Amino acid sequence: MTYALELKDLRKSFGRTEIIRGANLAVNAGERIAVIGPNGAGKSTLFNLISGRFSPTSGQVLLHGQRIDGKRPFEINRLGLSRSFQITNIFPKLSVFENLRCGVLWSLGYRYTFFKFLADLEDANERAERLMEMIRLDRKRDVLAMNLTYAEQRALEIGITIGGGAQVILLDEPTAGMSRSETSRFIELIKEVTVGKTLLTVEHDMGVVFGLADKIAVVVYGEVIAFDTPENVRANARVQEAYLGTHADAHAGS
Ligand SMILES: Nc1ncnc2c1ncn2[C@@H]1O[C@H](COP(=O)(O)OP(=O)(O)OP(=O)(O)O)[C@@H](O)[C@H]1O
Repeated sequence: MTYALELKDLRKSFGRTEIIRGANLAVNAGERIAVIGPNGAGKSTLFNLISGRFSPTSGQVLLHGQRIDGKRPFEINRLGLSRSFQITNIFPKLSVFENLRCGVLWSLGYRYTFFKFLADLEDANERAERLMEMIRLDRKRDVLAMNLTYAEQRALEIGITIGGGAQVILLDEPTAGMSRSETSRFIELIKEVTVGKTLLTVEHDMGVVFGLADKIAVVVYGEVIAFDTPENVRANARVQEAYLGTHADAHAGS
């Protein structure tokens, strides 16, 4: 069985400190995964290892069965894995449409001749139009990105991230900084635009986690201590003890 994404005994040390300590994870194609865990557990480091920002000290990362550990971010991107911030530095002075078109064109790569570029451009225009409808920014087509609301900018980011056609999408806290109502609308949007794709999010907001994820990966101290459905994770005694219990208490007290 080939997984969309697989981590095998992944380890990463910074200096003498081992931060990722033998992480294992096997994600089926089409699953939506939320990666949760206490501050400093290693969630961002895991994303950095998957997306190629860091090379692992040892272990493997496989994308559709192919090893990608040690490859550069743009190579991994070309192989079909896209991380939200990797290519989604929104261009503030470009319009919504132009931003999306840039995302699509970027993903096509520029090893092409000028004539190939022109042909691609038409293709890219169509894809950008479709994306714009999907992220519901078609009425803002010609608005400069800097004049969008924060939630709209995040939607634009998602549009650019999925614009390249990657099958595996990594999102870092997609709803951070949004209001409650923006958040619930945004979860629906993410669900819609990632249908059929494999999605991993790092998330702190439990509302988002339970609203979005088919499965939850709990990272504690550089290991994936649980990987299961939301119901089973919630009921898992080890998770309760290591994370959710204290997390819930912290929120109740705040
Ligand atoms: N480039 C680096 N050099 C040295 N230490 C690092 C580096 N990146 C991360 N770390 C350390 O690794 C540990 C895990 O950090 P990481 O950001 O992955 O945790 P996290 O689970 O994403 O935390 P948070 O939920 O607070 O974002 C931390 O102790 C951090 O200081």
